[in-house]
Amino acid sequence: MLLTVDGVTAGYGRLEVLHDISLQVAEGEIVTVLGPNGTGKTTLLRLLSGALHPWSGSVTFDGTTLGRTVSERRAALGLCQLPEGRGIFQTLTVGENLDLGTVSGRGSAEDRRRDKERVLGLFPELSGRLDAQAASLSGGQQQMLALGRAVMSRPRLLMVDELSFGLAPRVVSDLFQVILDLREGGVTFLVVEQQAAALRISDRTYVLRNGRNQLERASADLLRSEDLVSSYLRG
Ligand SMILES: Nc1ncnc2c1ncn2[C@@H]1O[C@H](COP(=O)(O)OP(=O)(O)OP(=O)(O)O)[C@@H](O)[C@H]1O
Repeated sequence: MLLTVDGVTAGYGRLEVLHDISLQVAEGEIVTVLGPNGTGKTTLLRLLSGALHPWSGSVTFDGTTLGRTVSERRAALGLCQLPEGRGIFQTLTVGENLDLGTVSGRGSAEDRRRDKERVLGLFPELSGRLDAQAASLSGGQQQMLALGRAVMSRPRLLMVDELSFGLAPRVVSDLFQVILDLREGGVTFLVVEQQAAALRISDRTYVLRNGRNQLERASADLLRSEDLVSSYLRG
């Protein structure tokens, strides 16, 4: 397994938000974590990226138990997160934002040049706007830039929080296609969503409810039982 979360309990102050959560992600998989508002999905990602630490249980990435490993070290190991709220620098250009993705990145200068070419190939809409200010991009283009920048840091497992939030269905489909292309290129994904759209591209899905594991299924099976999914997502 590339990522194993084993019986993790965690929260803020005295508030326990995640109760005995377990999940696994194999190399090359796209795994979705679905759950209604406030169920602890973002808290789980904070825990995986190192912003929060487990009270009990363990997180293992590629054989390394992470414990209190800081975010920068996790990113260097290849466990990366697309920042909440897209996290791009509005006043910098598209090209500058992409270059920043390599700051914590791995590989040689030549690798990074090739990564940038590959990212621009994935996002033709960005390649024509390298000198444009990030603030001038549409919401969908900003999400593409955030994804492109994350790819520049050569993730092995990329965690994505609410990729589809506030975007038109066509834009979401384009972004999902890029995720599928990146998976072909060897990136593993953990996609956290409040909506069932991500089931279309993922292999397996964990449903969380009130900070607990509720269900784990092949995404294709869940897609066939829409009633079940919508009953869980109502909260
Ligand atoms: N920094 C914080 N301090 C205290 N409590 C928090 C903090 N962040 C989140 N919580 C609480 O933890 C619980 C889970 O929140 P979390 O944001 O992880 O849920 P979520 O499933 O990601 O929901 P959403 O989809 O709305 O982001 C909520 O009850 C929330 O109020």
